[in-house]
Amino acid sequence: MATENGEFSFNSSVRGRNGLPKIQTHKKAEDVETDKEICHDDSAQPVKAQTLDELHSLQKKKSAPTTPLTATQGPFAEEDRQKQQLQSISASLASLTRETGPKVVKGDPARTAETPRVSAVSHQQHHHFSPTLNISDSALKFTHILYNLSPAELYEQAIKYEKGSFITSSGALATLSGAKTGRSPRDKRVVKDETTADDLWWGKGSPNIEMDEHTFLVNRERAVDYLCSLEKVFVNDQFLNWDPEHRIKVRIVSARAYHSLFMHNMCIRPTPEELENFGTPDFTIYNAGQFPCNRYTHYMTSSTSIDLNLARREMVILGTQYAGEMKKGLFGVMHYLMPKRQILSLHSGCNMGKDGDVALFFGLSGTGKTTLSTDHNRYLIGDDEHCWSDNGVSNIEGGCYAKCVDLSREKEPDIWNAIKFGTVLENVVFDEHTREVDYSDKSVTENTRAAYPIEFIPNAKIPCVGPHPKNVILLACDAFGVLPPVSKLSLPQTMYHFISGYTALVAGTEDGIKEPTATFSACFGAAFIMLHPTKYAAMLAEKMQKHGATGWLVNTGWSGGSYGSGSRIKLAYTRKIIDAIHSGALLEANYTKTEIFGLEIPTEIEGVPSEILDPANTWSDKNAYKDTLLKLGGLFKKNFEVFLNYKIGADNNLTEEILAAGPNF
Ligand SMILES: Nc1ncnc2c1ncn2[C@@H]1O[C@H](COP(=O)(O)OP(=O)(O)OP(=O)(O)O)[C@@H](O)[C@H]1O
Ligand SMILES: O=C([O-])CC(=O)C(=O)O
Ligand SMILES: [Ca+2]
Ligand SMILES: [Mn+2]
Repeated sequence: MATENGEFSFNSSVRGRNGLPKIQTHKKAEDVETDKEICHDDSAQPVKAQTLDELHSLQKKKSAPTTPLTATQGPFAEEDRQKQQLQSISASLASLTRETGPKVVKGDPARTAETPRVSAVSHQQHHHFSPTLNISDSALKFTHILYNLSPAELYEQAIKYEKGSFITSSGALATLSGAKTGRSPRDKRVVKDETTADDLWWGKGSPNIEMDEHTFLVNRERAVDYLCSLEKVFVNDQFLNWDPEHRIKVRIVSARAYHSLFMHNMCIRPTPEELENFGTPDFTIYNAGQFPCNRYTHYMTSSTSIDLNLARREMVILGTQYAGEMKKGLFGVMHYLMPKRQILSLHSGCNMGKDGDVALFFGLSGTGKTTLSTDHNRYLIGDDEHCWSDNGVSNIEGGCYAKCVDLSREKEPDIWNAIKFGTVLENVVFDEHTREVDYSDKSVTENTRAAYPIEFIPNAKIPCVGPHPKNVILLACDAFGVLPPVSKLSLPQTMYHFISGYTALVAGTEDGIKEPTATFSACFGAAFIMLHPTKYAAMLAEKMQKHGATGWLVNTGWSGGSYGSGSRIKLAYTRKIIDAIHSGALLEANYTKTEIFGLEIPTEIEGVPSEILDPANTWSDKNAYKDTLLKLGGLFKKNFEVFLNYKIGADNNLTEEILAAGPNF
């Protein structure tokens, strides 16, 4: 209150001499009139509730029905639509032997006070048995469906019901993936039937371990029975591929809020309208990861099995809760479906400059796809999975999955800032009181991860599509320290290195690997491809040629010696190298050719010490360098032997050139 001389003070008119407000004991005349009997101590309106339950019911309002109903739809259209949706979910969860789906109802079983908006439905196939013959206890119970919940709802579910779920100081949801903290490639099986026997890549080097249809059904039944036995399951209906012409509808049924939030972040999130018209999914994942497979079942070699049935368009996960299995499982499906449509699927990151120049970043796990495609000066199209079609490039996913080990705000600011409310943080260690995450702590695993929606990166390009790539960057984390930090590749060299897919696998992402070892993984992602590597290589060659893209090999690994004696190339230098590729400056540089691998290396790059550009300079022991170079060259040659009898594309010359583009000695 302002006093006469303009100074501000507290209400002095009711203050006593000691400065404390006086208690008014006498009502003024006007108060007595409006206020009959009760003595009030507040001026605000009282809440319009008689009981606490009533009060709580005021807190939440019903979500608005999504799209307005059109005139042709009757008053019950919304209810019908919801019923159809539930019927479709019950059909997804149907036991194949009992031929019925569970009774499903929407909503959280813990909220008993809430009556479901749609009555329970179940799915029943037409069959000749009398229904009573099929009745079992499981057919009498309800399964609650938590359908496309929001991140806030999933946080609450996780924190209430899943041990190991916590909110970190930046608002992310920290969680544990259980005993498995990486993928289990040796437990990934694919049904071999008449079609896939011919279509897919089988045998030595292939990731596709065969299983028969019957065994798949045994595991499917096990997963479905497990999921239906639960009080509630999470269902996500989402999309893959930002190219609208080639979008795939996926349904993920899972038992954990962690899995549902992970997929919410990683797949493309439908708008409310798209969700209403979702219909039947093109592909379904049954994630029963908490429940093991039965080792007495044919083909099972551990308690984990990730089973893909392309004919049924289904995947079953038993015995691993590592969420990356779902992400990469769907990637495998895309590696089958897209090439059938002449679209190349790629294990690559992708970004675009201000002028529309697109770069692809290929590389195995931990080589820098996410780190280097997340670039403050460029638009991020995606960090891990893309398609290259006649329309250009499109991201398959709606989110990013970044490694967090040793993450720092200074080196990777955009990723650091993306770890906020909504982000799933897997297997990190944090302070029990402040909830500050210690990214250097590898107590749970090296393979700590953050999964966030792509729009958490400020310069994400939405929709995540772009024109044809100008640069194709092959990343290798060379633990031997003999590959140059950057080399310019001819088309046959690009193909040779693409098919070889060399890196030193960084610890942790695949279960059981504890320190870097040289690895060859065709197409920089043999664990995910479905067809023979030469099929993808031929498509890549054709597209690069047609659109005039330049290939580069970038070593994000060791310099000055092998793992143990040298050190990893500074991220700041790699970023400068990548900048020079994007700007076109590196195309103009002077080049010299290396021995053995015959790689073209630049003599100068702005911001990078010239002496590191040729690894021969950085090793103090020149003999050790030469020996190591020969050793790696030998490993490349040996690895390539299995491809010697294959033809790559229609052009015989290209095949010859590719074979000649490897190390020469
Ligand atoms: N010179 C460098 N270039 C790139 N990354 C580097 C470099 N030095 C260290 N790193 C670290 O290497 C890791 C690269 O991991 P990144 O998440 O980019 O892998 P990725 O290729 O996306 O693998 P995945 O397919 O498993 O997601 C990051 O932790 C990054 O900080
Ligand atoms: O799939 C995972 O667990 C992480 C990943 O991106 C890869 O390994 O390529
Ligand atoms: Ca990544
Ligand atoms: Mn990946």
